[in-house]
Amino acid sequence: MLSLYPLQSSKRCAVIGGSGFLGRHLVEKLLDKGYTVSVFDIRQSYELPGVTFHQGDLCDKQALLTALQGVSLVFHCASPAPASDDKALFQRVNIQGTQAVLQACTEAGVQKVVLTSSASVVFEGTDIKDGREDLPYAKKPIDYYTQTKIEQEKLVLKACDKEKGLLTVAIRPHGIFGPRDPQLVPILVDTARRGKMKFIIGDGSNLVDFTFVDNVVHGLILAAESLRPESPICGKAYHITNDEPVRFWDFMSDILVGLGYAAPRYHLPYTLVYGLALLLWLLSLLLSPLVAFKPTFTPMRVALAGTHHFYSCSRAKQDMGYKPVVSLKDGIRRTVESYPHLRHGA
Ligand SMILES: NC(=O)C1=CN([C@@H]2O[C@H](COP(=O)(O)OP(=O)(O)OC[C@H]3O[C@@H](n4cnc5c(N)ncnc54)[C@H](O)[C@@H]3O)[C@@H](O)[C@H]2O)C=CC1
Ligand SMILES: CC(C)=CCC[C@@H](C)[C@H]1CC[C@H]2C3=C(CC[C@]12C)[C@@]1(C)CCC(=O)C[C@@H]1CC3
Repeated sequence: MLSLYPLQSSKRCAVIGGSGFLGRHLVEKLLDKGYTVSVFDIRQSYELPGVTFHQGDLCDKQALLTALQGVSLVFHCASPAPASDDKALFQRVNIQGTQAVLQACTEAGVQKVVLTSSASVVFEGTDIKDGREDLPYAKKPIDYYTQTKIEQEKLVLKACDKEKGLLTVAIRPHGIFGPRDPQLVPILVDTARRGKMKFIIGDGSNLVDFTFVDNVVHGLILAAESLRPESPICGKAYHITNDEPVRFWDFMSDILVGLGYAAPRYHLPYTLVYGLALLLWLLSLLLSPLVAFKPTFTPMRVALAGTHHFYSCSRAKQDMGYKPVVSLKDGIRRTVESYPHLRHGA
């Protein structure tokens, strides 16, 4: 059996989606740790010594095969942005694209695939407290992003085959934040600048996991380095969080106040805001042939802002010795310092 894994100690890897927020942090850490890295992405967003860029669409198996020559470990971190509502794009990239990635990995002799999945694969818009990995996949996923992340994770875990020499694992982070994040802080600041961050949805006591990007990177690399034929992690999913659930509105307020904006103060009932968001969403659907408008308050966002959703990472602690490397407090400080251009008045 071991002869199937002659390159187990090889430090040559590929990061699919390596131009993105998480992907680039992962690439930088891999370089620090002495890996040789190939990035495969539909766009090139930076240059770094020691990194070879391959620009292409992950649905194109031939393009992938070129990038995967001599690679023994693949991190798959590519996805369309969750904010999009383009069902066809999600299906093409997250489902057909992931099938192409798995086929290319098999043909190129890749031995390990580490997928960045999402803890949201079990979230249906209602409370999850200390959720474990054995929770069932969401029957009614909150959006196309989540729906296709579920299919993607199933495909990757099913492909784990010790006999064929391909080992797979899925990491499920939640609410990734940190320097260069194109989503969380920019959306928050944009909402504040438009004067819409005055309200707390619900009583403000709902606990949520936000995960500093370095902790996710740490979890991904630990998974890759623990992935061996005899390891319990083969073909399984693992929550990776900061392991410090925090009140959603305290986290938002810390970032806002850190950047010089006022924290939200006035409470609105959850059901009222959710109902309004549903109404707006229906209106935007009905009026879409005439005017295109995208409401800030989508039902999905209201659910994320007003419910508990935090997850246990005890499986990752037990099976791969995971422990967060940056605390929430330090993560928030480092994030705030990294956005001088988004400060109030800048
Ligand atoms: N940001 C977050 O809070 C969370 C993210 N995730 C997952 O982490 C992964 C990385 O997310 P982020 O870095 O935040 O997103 P990102 O949008 O910054 O990075 C995604 C990268 O994928 C690339 N990409 C998209 N379509 C592609 C295609 N057809 N072919 C090749 N490359 C393509 C993009 O160009 C981009 O560089 C994703 O799989 C996402 O689902 C999971 C949980 C939370
Ligand atoms: C924990 C988790 C899954 C976070 C993901 C990031 C985004 C979904 C959030 C980042 C900023 C959030 C935000 C709102 C909803 C959720 C986010 C987009 C609101 C739009 C919710 C309603 C408001 O009152 C304003 C909020 C702005 C920030």
